[in-house]
Amino acid sequence: MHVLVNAAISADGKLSSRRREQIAISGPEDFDRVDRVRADSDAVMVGVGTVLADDPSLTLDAPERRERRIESGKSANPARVVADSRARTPTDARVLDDEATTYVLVADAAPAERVAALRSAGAEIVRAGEDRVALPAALEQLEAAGIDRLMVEGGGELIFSLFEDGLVDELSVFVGPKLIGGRDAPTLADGEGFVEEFPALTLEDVERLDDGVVLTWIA
Ligand SMILES: NC(=O)C1=CN([C@@H]2O[C@H](COP(=O)(O)OP(=O)(O)OC[C@H]3O[C@@H](n4cnc5c(N)ncnc54)[C@H](O)[C@@H]3O)[C@@H](O)[C@H]2O)C=CC1
Ligand SMILES: Nc1nc(O)c(N)c(N[C@@H]2O[C@H](COP(=O)(O)O)[C@@H](O)[C@H]2O)n1
Repeated sequence: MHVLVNAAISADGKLSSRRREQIAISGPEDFDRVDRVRADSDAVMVGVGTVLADDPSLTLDAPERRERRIESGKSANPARVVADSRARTPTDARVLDDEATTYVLVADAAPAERVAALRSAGAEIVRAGEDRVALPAALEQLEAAGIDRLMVEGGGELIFSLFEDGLVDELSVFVGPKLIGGRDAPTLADGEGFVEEFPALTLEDVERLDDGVVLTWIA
């Protein structure tokens, strides 16, 4: 499986404000690039923190991209994946609408009644890990279900864990023309943080878009 992490950060490295409210850091050109990357992916993944904060749809905006996918024998939208150890995704979340298949990754610690509610709301449940989703095992199950290209949109907790587990192949970051600030505002990689060994990245591409820049690294 190829795992591409894509996110937008402010000039000072934040994903959103300390209130965890979604902020349009990308401009129209970058949002269009994101839509293209989604269209080329088999699934788009976020952590439940992002679902609770933003209620994203994770579907394609451009109708022609949906049509092109259908013409090539795929579903109109890529699948959606939520890392959600305790099955906290609300049953009326937009990721559970009928626009795409949605996999919810849960741990054994997830309450059975929440898991049943998500299943009734149409989610495909993938179980891996005891207290927290074991990402390597969960991604293996997704790969077995046919997901070869996985795009991860955030947030910072999930992105850190994917790097910690050595699962990231590529990182694309749009650095936008805003300053957000705040020591408690989410950053690109939060979690515990690395202290001895730091994942090394090789710069592959630099592209100027809107009033910012897209940096693409191979991990
Ligand atoms: N600017 C951007 O491109 C984006 C910004 N965001 C922002 O990020 C914020 C949300 O980020 P976070 O709070 O960091 O939440 P997150 O989206 O990274 O989700 C973290 C949650 O995922 C679940 N999870 C399950 N297994 C996990 C594992 N192995 N490792 C880590 N988490 C695991 C846990 O319940 C954890 O609390 C929001 O403010 C949102 O607006 C989110 C995505 C993209
Ligand atoms: N690429 C990008 N640029 C920004 O400026 C952003 N704020 C985000 N946020 C991510 O996009 C998701 C929204 O997806 P939908 O439009 O609802 O499909 C949001 O949840 C973040 O993951 N991304």
